Amino acid sequence: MLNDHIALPLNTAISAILDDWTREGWLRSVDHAFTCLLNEESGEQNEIVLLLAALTSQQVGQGNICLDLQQAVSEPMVLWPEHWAVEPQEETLDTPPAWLRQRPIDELAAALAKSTVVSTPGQDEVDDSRPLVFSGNRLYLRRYWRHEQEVAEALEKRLVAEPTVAEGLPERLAGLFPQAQDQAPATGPDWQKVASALALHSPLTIITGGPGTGKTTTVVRLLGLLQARHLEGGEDRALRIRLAAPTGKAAARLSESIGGAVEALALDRSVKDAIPREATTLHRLLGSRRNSRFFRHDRHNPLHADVVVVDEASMIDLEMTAKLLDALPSDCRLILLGDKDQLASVEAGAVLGDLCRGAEAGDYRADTVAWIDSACGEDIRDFQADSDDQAPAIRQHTVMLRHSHRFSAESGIGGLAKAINEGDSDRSLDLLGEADRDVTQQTLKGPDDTVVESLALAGYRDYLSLMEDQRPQEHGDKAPLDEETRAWAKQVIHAFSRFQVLATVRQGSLGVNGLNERIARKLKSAELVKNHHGWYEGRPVMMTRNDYELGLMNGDVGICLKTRLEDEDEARLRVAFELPDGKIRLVLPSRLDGAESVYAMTVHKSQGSEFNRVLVVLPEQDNPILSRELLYTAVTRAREGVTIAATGHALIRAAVERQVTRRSGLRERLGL
Ligand SMILES: Nc1ncnc2c1ncn2[C@@H]1O[C@H](COP(=O)(O)OP(=O)(O)OP(=O)(O)O)[C@@H](O)[C@H]1O
Repeated sequence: MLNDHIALPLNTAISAILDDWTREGWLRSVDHAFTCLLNEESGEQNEIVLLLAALTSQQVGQGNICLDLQQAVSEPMVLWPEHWAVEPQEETLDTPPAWLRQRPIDELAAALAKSTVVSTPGQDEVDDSRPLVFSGNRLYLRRYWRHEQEVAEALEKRLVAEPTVAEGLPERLAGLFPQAQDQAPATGPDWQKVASALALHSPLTIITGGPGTGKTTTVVRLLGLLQARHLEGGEDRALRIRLAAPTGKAAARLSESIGGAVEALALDRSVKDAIPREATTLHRLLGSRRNSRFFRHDRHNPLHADVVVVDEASMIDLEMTAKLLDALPSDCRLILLGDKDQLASVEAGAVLGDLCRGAEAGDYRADTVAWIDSACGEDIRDFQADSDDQAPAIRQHTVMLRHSHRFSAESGIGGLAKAINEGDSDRSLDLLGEADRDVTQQTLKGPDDTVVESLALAGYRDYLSLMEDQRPQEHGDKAPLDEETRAWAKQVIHAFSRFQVLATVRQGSLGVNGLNERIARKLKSAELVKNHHGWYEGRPVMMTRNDYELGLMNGDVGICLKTRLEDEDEARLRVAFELPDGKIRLVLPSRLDGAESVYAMTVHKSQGSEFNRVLVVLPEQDNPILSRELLYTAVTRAREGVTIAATGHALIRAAVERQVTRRSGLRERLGL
């Protein structure tokens, strides 16, 4: 048993453990460096405090907001990737879980409570000189504790409701949401209508739902209603509505679907014209500044907006959520849209997932049920909590859309997505095994099975053929008109975006890097492209960083094309990107920093994008990254067809059965 009064010099026992854990890959070097700094700058010598600090930092690297001590001690293996599952043996190195298992939580808590590098809210002030915060058995890096606190406080301020039903509201909602226009279930509430009614009622609304459940359609109708009501109120200016999404791709997709939905609104032209068609990225909305994690807009310089809609909210990490909430004026409505079951952001925190976990149940209070009845006549009593005390306030602002208008829950992509989501591996495999479906499984003989390249070739042949067939003609010895070149480039980009290979890992022949190489070679040998390395016509690339000068964002995809502009004597290779406003930007390859081939992309990178068909390639061996959320996200990128290529059923089964939960204290703070 450790004695926390003994001040151990870091260069001996603790240092040895830190070195071992880092060498074994259990800590990142940044976690190691942070811990050493803690010792050097603050003089902290206690083994428990230092090693817990290292593990907390490591947990942030895993996407968690904090180290949950209770869980760390009682079920340490849950907190770390499975490759740490080495049972400690006498005289062998302690794994972090083994180290934790030997220490009762009281001992850990006592050491933290005494430490001068740890603040304990409730006991002392959280001050900026202490890098760690210990709260409710959770250990945080101070920055993340603050973000969590800011998010919880800002959300709580928004958990209020406007008390009255405006005159004529039921009729208006009925007008905007006529009886189901397609095969929507005749029974059960019209959740789209419920979502709009709730949103009209409060400054914060969260609308979650799987692909094609009508989130965008709902929000457009809601915006129409808000704007119409506002303009009729005799205001001298329209509501300032801003639309945003976490990535450029997601923003472009939102812009695309909003345009059509606004036109379809049964409202006056003046109202439609007062609804924006273009979405921007969250970074642009908040005004990102080069080399700074601060934004131009914050509480001191809030956004000029009355309504902010953020799509693909599952991709927003905790820090970004804090910044967004900080920049909103207090009277601005916030509407978050997203699919709670998708992968969380790469950065720490899964705010939408945290807020919406369990949202299926509804958990509405009696007054919410009554409000919905009076505002739109929908009966949500089946989703009422047993008592108001058990109904968290945030649930009164949350609606889950349940019916996919894109695909039915019984078949194909919809059925597979549902089975994966429910962790039902047998059903997932059954669906993949059935003939005549839009979802199929391809069993690979091994990691180098060439069927992968053949499937990719079949998917990519179209855009490469179109690139050749539709190439703009030169006019005599004159170049084609620039607008012809750009129109062609746009066609090629759109054709490319119909199919995508998705990989779950980067390394290995079934990882992104290996697949890019293999597919490029295959296309070259099929003479669809002229080269398979360097820059060549037909090469699709993805930006891996933001380039503000070029207006290109991390994740933007472009295609390398041979183009001759009007004032040029000969053709040059340029990479064509479609910007969010639909314009084509042509960029010389030498201007692009950090662009990678994108025949295959990671599932993480594909979030916010959709393709007609996807080929999902699983790695050769099971890997902790393979999870239900990952597979669900991959499968729901497809509109028409999915093939999952794997070396066996076991991998698919393992992925469906593994669930990822990010640790944070947000749910507890919000009474969830
Ligand atoms: N109530 C409805 N009745 C009939 N069709 C609908 C209804 N709501 C939405 N749709 C249609 O369903 C499709 C998907 O809707 P929408 O784009 O709003 O869903 P979404 O949840 O935003 O989808 P995703 O986020 O997956 O793109 C659209 O074609 C839309 O017109």
